[in-house]
Amino acid sequence: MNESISIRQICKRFGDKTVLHNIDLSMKEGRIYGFIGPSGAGKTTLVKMMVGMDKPDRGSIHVLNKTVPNLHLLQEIGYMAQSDALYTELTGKENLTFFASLYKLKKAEMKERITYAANLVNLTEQLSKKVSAYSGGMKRRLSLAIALIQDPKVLILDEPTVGIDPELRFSIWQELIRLKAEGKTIIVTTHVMDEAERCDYIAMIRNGSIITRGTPDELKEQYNATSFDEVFLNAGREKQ
Ligand SMILES: Nc1ncnc2c1ncn2[C@@H]1O[C@H](COP(=O)(O)OP(=O)(O)OP(=O)(O)O)[C@@H](O)[C@H]1O
Repeated sequence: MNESISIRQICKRFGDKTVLHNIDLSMKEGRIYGFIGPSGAGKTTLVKMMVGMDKPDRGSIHVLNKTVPNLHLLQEIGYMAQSDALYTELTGKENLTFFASLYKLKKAEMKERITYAANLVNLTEQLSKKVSAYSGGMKRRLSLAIALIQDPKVLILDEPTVGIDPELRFSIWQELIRLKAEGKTIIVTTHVMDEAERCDYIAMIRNGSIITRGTPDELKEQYNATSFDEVFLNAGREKQ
């Protein structure tokens, strides 16, 4: 499997606070990577750098063999931020059409992608409603549909299932697993431990450092834990 993302010695400070400290990580296509860690650990800062929205003070990031930031990479990276960046005075469909029009998609392909993405997040029936009338969960689902709209090779999803009911969360995970089988690289930040277990590889981040990493089974063994909640608690305790 090819390496699709390479993070080398990333450091970042905000004022006098070190938010990321010497992060090294290599990710391959066809896998789901989970970044887990307590609030404020640095997960969002790290994924923003992978998208090119923030700059490290030191170190480098390569995505699909290109140095980040790179305008061409926008076509290849689907990013779902933690806060929804939607046009609330437009309908769901108008939002999807707008974001789809930013990418190199032919008209028929664009229509197909909008149908696929809306269906995936169960919003097909609500597409003609203005986003201002959407619930919080519906907005999250629309943001996820937008992240997928251009059929990107790399998907970076910052807490994608917050506010999404268990049934839909399950079907979204089914789809993420199908997408990884197509060769996509998927990165998910999460606080939900059963989601962490569905990832192929976990990086546990605390106070800006990766405190441990491995497959869910490796981590359970390493921390002598039966559940992932236990791994999380034991790994945290060890580092205090
Ligand atoms: N633009 C900024 N200016 C100053 N400090 C910032 C900025 N962005 C993030 N931080 C700080 O960096 C640290 C890491 O934040 P980050 O959002 O990356 O954490 P996180 O792990 O994603 O947390 P959560 O799970 O709550 O989303 C926090 O202490 C936060 O306050």
